[in-house]
Amino acid sequence: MVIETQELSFSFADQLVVKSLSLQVPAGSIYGFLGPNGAGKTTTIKLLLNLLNTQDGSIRIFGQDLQSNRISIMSQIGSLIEQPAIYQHMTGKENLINRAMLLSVTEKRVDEMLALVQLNAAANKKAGQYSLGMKQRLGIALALLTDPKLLILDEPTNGLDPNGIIEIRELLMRLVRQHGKTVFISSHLLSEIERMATHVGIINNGAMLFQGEIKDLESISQPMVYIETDNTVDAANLLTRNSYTVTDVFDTHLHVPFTSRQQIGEINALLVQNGLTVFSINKQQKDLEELFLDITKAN
Ligand SMILES: Nc1ncnc2c1ncn2[C@@H]1O[C@H](COP(=O)(O)OP(=O)(O)OP(=O)(O)O)[C@@H](O)[C@H]1O
Repeated sequence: MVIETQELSFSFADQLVVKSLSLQVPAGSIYGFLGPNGAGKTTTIKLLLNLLNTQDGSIRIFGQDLQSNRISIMSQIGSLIEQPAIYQHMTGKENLINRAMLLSVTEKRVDEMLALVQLNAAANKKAGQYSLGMKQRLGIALALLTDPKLLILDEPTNGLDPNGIIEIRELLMRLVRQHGKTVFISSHLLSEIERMATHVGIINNGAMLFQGEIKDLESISQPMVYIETDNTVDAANLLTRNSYTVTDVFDTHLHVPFTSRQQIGEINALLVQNGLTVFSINKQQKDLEELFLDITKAN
């Protein structure tokens, strides 16, 4: 595990905002850390970055205890928390060169980072004139200067337009697939990260509601066969007589729990052979956003 916390808890005065959190972030993953506003994501990230002191529980990063190995661990993490620290009056490239000098990183690396985040064409434009998405990419380039193994990003897609979100998504996927990084990214919108995350942790009120691979999150919601037919009552009776479970019957359509593609073909044949008209039949799965709302509401 690249990040592993055990029973991590944190309070601001008497408000417990992180509750016994046990994060498991595997190497090479894009871990989506999800929760509504105020769930405790930023506080958790500040604990991981040692910007807040751990009160209860423990944090291991790269297999080492954070408290006793702060400097070596932090030197291998790139982060973006809240707004990136960018000098607006300098160009994107000047911002990178300035930081590179402070960190004793070569100028060659600056050019590589500009290419990686696709800001070469805008390298000599003032950062103050960049779009929000360009600023976020510059922030990621700054975080990557030292070639860290782990990137921790707090809501980097917040406020971006759909194109900006796609650019960040493609960049992060490239970093993981081609450059072997691990990315920990928070968001309050599942839809913004579901297409890039390999793993997710969902928190609400500081406590973990779900953690696992994104495919396991999908499997929590039972997919349905949606059947649109001319007589849903007759169709439901026919299916029940043939040992299918019908979960919902509406005027225009009915639902049967999905088991296989083969089953869809069999249901279709059965209905048609018995004189019913099937207008459409397909597998439907709850959208992850609805699932996220269900999980957070239930808790
Ligand atoms: N410095 C602070 N002092 C007191 N309370 C704080 C402080 N920072 C955060 N909190 C409280 O801790 C709780 C968790 O906040 P946090 O910023 O970690 O949530 P978040 O999930 O990152 O939310 P958002 O998506 O809105 O950034 C909130 O109730 C917040 O008001």
